[in-house]
Amino acid sequence: MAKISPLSRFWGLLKIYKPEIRQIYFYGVLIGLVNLSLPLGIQAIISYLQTGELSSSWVILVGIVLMGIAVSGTFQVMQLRIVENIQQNIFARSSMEFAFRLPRINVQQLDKIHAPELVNRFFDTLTIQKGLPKILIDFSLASFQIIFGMLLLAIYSPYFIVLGLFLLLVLWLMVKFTGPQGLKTSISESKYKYQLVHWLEELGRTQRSFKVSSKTNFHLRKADDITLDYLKHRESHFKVLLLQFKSFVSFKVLIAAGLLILGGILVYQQQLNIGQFVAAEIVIILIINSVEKLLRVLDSIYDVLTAFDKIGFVTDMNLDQNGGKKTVTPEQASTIALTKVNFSYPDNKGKVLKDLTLSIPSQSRVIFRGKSGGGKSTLLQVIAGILPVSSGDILLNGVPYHNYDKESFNSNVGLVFESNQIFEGTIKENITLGREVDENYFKEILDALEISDYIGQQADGVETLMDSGGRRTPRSIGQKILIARAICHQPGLLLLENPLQNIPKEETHAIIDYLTDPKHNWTLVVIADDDYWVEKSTQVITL
Ligand SMILES: Nc1ncnc2c1ncn2[C@@H]1O[C@H](COP(=O)(O)OP(=O)(O)OP(=O)(O)O)[C@@H](O)[C@H]1O
Repeated sequence: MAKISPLSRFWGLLKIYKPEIRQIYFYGVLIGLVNLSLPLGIQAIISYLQTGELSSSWVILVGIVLMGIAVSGTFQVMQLRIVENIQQNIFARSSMEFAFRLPRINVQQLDKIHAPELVNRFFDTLTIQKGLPKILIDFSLASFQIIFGMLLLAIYSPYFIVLGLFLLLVLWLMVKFTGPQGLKTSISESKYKYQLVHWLEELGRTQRSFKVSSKTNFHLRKADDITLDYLKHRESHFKVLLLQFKSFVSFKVLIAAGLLILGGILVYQQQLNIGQFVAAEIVIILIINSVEKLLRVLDSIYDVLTAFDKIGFVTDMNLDQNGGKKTVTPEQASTIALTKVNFSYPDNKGKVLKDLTLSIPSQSRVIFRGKSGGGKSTLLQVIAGILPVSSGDILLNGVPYHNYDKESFNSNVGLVFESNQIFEGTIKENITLGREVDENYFKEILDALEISDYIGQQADGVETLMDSGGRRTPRSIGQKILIARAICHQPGLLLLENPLQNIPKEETHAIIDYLTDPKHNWTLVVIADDDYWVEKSTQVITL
């Protein structure tokens, strides 16, 4: 897929907020116009003062100037409200987008990426939030101010038009030639920022290991290396900013010199009176300030474009394809058939599954055994529909996997992986994942897995909070909660990877008896080495 440029992403976002942005610009134009009342009013006031009279017209003029300032302020408040709405909306949109996408990202895309690290990119939403008012308000305000200022000056003398156009050309050329480089350096700077955060997170995760071996300073050296890379790239970015700043300073001098000299000549030649000259000076100061504002906004533009690039990395990841329309009847026992299935990991040349043909009848109890690295876990993930086969056929109840509606297919599967899948939430949330579970059945599985007593001892029962990874929960309880999660919706296909590893031996028989009980409709596939599993199984497949 072609990479989308950060600028296109930015335009894409602006499109969503077209009506709001139109309003912001409308107010921007009004503010630009109203702001001209200041120099024009002052010009008129000076003219009145020069006549030596303190007439009521003078009072009216002063009133108009003050009103101009107040009205322009009111418009700015309106702009702020609109931008705030956009900012809030961007945050909500981004949080939903991340929450929607994360579980659906194709696992092969995540093969070499630590998914929690990916989530760090969410913080770039805040960069976009913060940068947006600057870009939408300050940038537009400054641009309108420059344009209107130039137009007003043009009324005083057509020479100002030529000067104005020339200066705009210089400004445009400067941005055109330094802009892309600024974006490039900003993106590489941020790459190392994320690398550093990732390393610090890894340090946090494995804190105890580093605590006992902190003498090697390995953790510091690694952080130092990344920091040095970051600083190197930040320096390159700063150099671009500096170049732009220097060019802008020259530009400012150029504007000031051009406008002042031209103004002076025009007064000298009596084409401008002194009131007009003062007004022109005020407009010139406004223009110079606006140019300064544009310069400051440029840095925010880089930040925002870089943020789009970072977030785009997540939002561009392929999601699971929602294959077909066929649905799986809930609680339907599943028959699985594999014919000449091959599977290899993207950067692993050898085939993990080679021409594998096997059949798993409905309601059977199948055990996968075999040497380490034999492909048991891979096969389980293929059967779960998580890993797509490279070639061959895989059927559920006689229908190819890809013909199923993904959501319906997934809702029929119960899974336990070896990796720790406990998240921060209550025991109940960890078991049900928000699914409606029949109360009697829920109680039955807690009893069968022998976790009722543990839950009963907790102050908040099933509402007791578990921490991330279930750190403070006994490991056997954590594992039982994961088994409860896999069976609480009575799946038709139950896939378990070494589900009883942390459970005391004396408790495992009762759990195996329960899981293999013919009263359950599910087809059970287990990776296990325990002889009792084999005893209770209907089929053993060695890989
Ligand atoms: N994400 C991956 N990318 C590349 N190769 C992988 C990946 N996951 C597993 N492998 C490789 O595929 C082969 C099969 O691994 P798999 O985990 O399926 O075996 P296993 O029988 O479950 O092993 P174990 O009993 O040790 O868990 C191994 O050689 C492993 O190194």
